[in-house]
Amino acid sequence: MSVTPINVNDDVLKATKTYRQQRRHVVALYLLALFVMTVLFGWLLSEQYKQEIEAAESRITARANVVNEWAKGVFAQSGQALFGLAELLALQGMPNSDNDQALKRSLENLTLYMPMVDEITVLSAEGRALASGRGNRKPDADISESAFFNAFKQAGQKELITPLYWSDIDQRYYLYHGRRLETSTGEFAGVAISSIVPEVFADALEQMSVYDGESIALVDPGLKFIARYPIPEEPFSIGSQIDSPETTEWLARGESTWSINFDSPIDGRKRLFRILRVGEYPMLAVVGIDLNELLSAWRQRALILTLVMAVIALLGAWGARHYLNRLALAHQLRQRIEEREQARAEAQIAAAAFQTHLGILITDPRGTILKVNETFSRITGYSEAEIVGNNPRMFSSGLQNAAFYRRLWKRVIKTGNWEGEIWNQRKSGELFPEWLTISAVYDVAGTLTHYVATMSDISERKAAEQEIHQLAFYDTLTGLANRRLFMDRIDTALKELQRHQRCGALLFIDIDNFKQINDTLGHYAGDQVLQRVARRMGQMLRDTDTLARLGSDEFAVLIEGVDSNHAQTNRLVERIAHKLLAALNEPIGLAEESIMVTGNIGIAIMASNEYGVDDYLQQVDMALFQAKSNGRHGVCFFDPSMQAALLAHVKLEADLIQAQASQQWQLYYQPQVDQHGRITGVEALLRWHHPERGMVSPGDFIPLLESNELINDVGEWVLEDACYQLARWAQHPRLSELTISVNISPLQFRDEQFLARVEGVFARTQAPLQQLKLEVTESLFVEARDDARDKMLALKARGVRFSLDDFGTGYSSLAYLAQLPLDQLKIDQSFVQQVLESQANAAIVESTIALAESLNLEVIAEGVETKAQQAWLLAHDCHASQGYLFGRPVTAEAIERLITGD
Ligand SMILES: Nc1nc2c(ncn2[C@@H]2O[C@@H]3COP(=O)(O)O[C@H]4[C@@H](O)[C@H](n5cnc6c(=O)[nH]c(N)nc65)O[C@@H]4COP(=O)(O)O[C@H]3[C@H]2O)c(=O)[nH]1
Repeated sequence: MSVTPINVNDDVLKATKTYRQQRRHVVALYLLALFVMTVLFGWLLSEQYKQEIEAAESRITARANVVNEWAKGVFAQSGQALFGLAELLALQGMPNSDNDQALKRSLENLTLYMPMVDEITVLSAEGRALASGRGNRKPDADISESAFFNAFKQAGQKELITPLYWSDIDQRYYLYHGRRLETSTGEFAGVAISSIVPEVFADALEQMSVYDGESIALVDPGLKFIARYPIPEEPFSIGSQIDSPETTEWLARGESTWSINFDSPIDGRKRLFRILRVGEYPMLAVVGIDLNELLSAWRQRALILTLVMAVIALLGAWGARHYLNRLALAHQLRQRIEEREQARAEAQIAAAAFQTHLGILITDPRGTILKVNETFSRITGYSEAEIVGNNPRMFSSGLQNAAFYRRLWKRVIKTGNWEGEIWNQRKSGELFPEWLTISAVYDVAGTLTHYVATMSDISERKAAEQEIHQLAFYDTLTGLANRRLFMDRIDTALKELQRHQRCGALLFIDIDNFKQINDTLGHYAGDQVLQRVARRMGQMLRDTDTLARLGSDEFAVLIEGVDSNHAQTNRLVERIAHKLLAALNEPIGLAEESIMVTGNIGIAIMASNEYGVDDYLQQVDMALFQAKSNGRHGVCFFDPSMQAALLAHVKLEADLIQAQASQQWQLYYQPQVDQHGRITGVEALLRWHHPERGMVSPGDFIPLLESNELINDVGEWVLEDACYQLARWAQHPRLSELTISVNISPLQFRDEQFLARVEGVFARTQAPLQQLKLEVTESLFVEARDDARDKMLALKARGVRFSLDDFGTGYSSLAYLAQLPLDQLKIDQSFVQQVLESQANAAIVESTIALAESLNLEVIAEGVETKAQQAWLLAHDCHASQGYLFGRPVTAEAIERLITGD
C-alpha cells in the first residue's frame, strides 16, 4: 500500500496563522481608516473653527474701528465748538457781567447745534462761570480748586476730556470736555467746558445695526459703563462699575488694542472681545461677539460631521465585521476540510501502521481477539480467521508461569501499558521469543475499549546476540570459554570464594610440542587434536568448573568452591590435574595415524584475601613454568619459592644476553675412548664464565638459551670454536685423528638459517669435516622429520657425522632410526650408571647395543664412572665410552697435554 505523505498538522497550523494574520490586518486597517478620518474631520472642524474665529475677529475689529471713529467724531465735534469759542473769546476778550449776554446766546446756539452737548460753559481764570449755554441758568459752580480746571493753567494743556464725571447739581453723569481760554497775549483766561451727555452714545449705538450675539460698548478708562448695545439689563446703567480684572491689567500695560475671549461681566455670556482705546480720549470701545452664537453654525456642522463620521465608522465597522465573518467562515471551512484531510491521512497512517513489520493484535476489554494484522499471522502461522474470537492464551508457550502473567496484567491495569520479552508458541508448535507491547485504549469518557498488542519476532536477534555472545566469550574451535570469559569467571569466583571462606583452584595446562604437531601433521590435524583434548578434559570436570582455551595450546581450568580446607583442596585438585593429564595421554586417532600428546599442569590454590586475579594468574603461570621446566609432563603447585626462582630465572636470562655480547663462553672437551682406553675423540661442552657466579654449567642455561632463541647464536659460536679447534689439531700429527662431537640443540637444528650458518662456519674455519660429529637428540625427529633428515643429508654430504645423544630417553620410535643418516648411538648416562644395579637398564643398554649393531651404527656409552661399568659395557660389545672414568670435561690445552703427554 502506498501512502501519500500529508503533513496535515503543519497545514492546519499555517492556515490558522494566516487567518489570524488576516483578521489582525482587517482590524488594523479599519482602525487606521477610523483614525485618518477622525484626524481629517478634526482638522476640518478646527480649520472651520479658526476661520469662524478669524472672521469674527476681523468683523469685530472693523466694528470697533467704526465705533472708535464715531466716538472720536463726537469728541472732535465738541472740540471744534470749543476751539471756535476759544478763538472768539481770544479776539473779543473775556466777558464780564455787563457784556455776557452775547456770549450766552452764542453758547445757546452752539448747544443747540450739538445735541450730544448738554451745556457749554465759559469759566473765568478764577474758575467762576461767566456764561452758560443753558439759557438763563446761573453759573453757580466753582471749580477753581478742581484738578480738571487747574490742569488748564498749564500753558501746554489746551484741551482735556474727563472720564465719566458725576454732577451733583444735575445728579447725572457727564463727560466734561474743556478747552483753555487765552487772552490775545496767550495768557490763561479761563476754560470753556462742554458737558457731553453719555446717553448720546447709547442713542448712537442703538442706531447701529448689530448682528445676533454682537455687543458694542463704551466704557471710560476706569471701566465705568457709558453705553452699550444691546442695552444691558439692570443693574447696569451709566456710571456702573464693570468688574474685569483682565481689562484693568491690559489698561495698565498701555496697549491700544486687545482681543480677548472671556465671559462678559455685563451679561455673563462668553464673548470674543475687541477692545480699542478711542484715540486720546478717556474712552474704550469694546466690541464683543457671543461665542455661542458665533459658533452655533460651526457646532452644527461639527455635529453633522461627527454624525457623518460615526455613520462612516459604523458602516466601516459593519463592513469589517462582515469581512471578518467571511474570513472566519472561510477559515472554519478550510479547517474542516483540513480536519477531514487529517482524519483521512490518519486513517491512511493507521492502515499503513497496521500493515507494519510489527505484529499487531487487538482485543476487546475481555481479551477476545478482534483483529490481527498480516505480520501477526505470518509470525504465528495462524490465519486471521483462526485467531479472531479466541483469547491470546492460545499462543502461550508455557515458559512463563501464572505469576508472570498476573504481574503483566497488573501493570497494564495500573499504568495502561506493559512491554517486555516473552516466549510464545507458533502454530507449528515452535517456541519463539518476541518483544511484546500491550497498551490499554480508553475512550474520551475513560472507559476501557480495547487492548492493542504489538509484537516483533526477536528470535533472529536473540540468535545473533547469542552468536555475538558466543564469539565474544567462547573459543570458536573448541567451544570452551575464551580468555575474556575465563578472566571474568575468575574475578567472580574470587569474590564468591572470599565471601564464603572457601578455596578454589586455577589450573593452566600446556600441551607439549603442539607446534610440532601442527607443523608436521597440518593445521587441520592440530585443530582436531585441540578439539579432542578439550572434549576429553571437559569430560573430566564438573559443570561448575570452567574449562577455557586461552591460547593455541594453552588450556585453563577454574575450580570453584572446593573446600574450606587448604590441604583437602590441594589433594582434590591434584587428583583432578592427574585425571586431566591421563586424559591427555590417551592416544588420539587421526585419519592416518594415532598420536600421543603430553602436557604439563600448573596449579594455584585460591584462598586468601590478600591476592587478586592478577596475582593468582601470575602464580599459576609460574607453576606451569615450573612444571614445564621439570620436564616430566607433570603437575606442579605454585609455592612461594617459585617466585624467587623465577626472578632468578629472569636475572639469568638477562645475564645470558650479556654473556653472548661479551663472549663469556668457553669450550671444554671431555675425552671419548675406545676399548683400550685410547682417546679417539672429545665432546665439546659449553662453559659459561660468569663474572659473579663463576663457571655455570650448561644444564642451567641451555634450556634458557633455547627459550629465547639465543641458542642459534651461541650454538654457532660453539660450532665455530670447535671447528677452529679441529682445524688447529689437524695440523698436529698426534691430534689430527681426534674427532669433536658438538651438541646441536633441536631448536638450533630446526632454524631455517641453520645450514647457512653451518656452511659459513665451515668456510671460515676450514675444519676437516670428517672429524666433526654433530650430536642430535631424538626430540629433533618428533616433528618436521623430513626437514631434519634433509639437513642431515646435506651435512652428511660434506663429510659430517651424526651421533644420536641421550638415546633411550625420548620417543625411541625405532622405525625412524633406519631412515636417518646416523653414524652413532649414544647411550644415555642414566642407563649406563644403573647398568649394574638395574636389570631393566641393563636390558635397555643391551638392546641399544644390539640395535646399533643391526643398523650398522657405532655405539658409545656416556657417563661411565666405574671400571665395573666399563667392564660390563666391553663384555656387551660397547667399545666406545665417555665418562669421568676417562676424564672430566677440560680445556683444549688439557686434552692436548693428556694425549701428547707434553
Ligand atoms: N655425572 C656424570 N656426568 C658426566 C659424566 N661424564 C660426562 N658427564 C656430563 O654429562 C654431560 C654430557 O653431555 P650431554 O649429555 O651432551 O649433555 C649436555 C648437553 O646436552 C648440554 N650441552 C653442553 N654443551 C652444549 C653445547 O655446546 N650445545 C648444546 N646445545 N648443548 C650443550 O648440556 C648438557 C650438560 O652438559 P655438562 O654439564 O657439560 O655435562 C656433560 C658432562 O659433563 C660422568 O661420568 N658422570
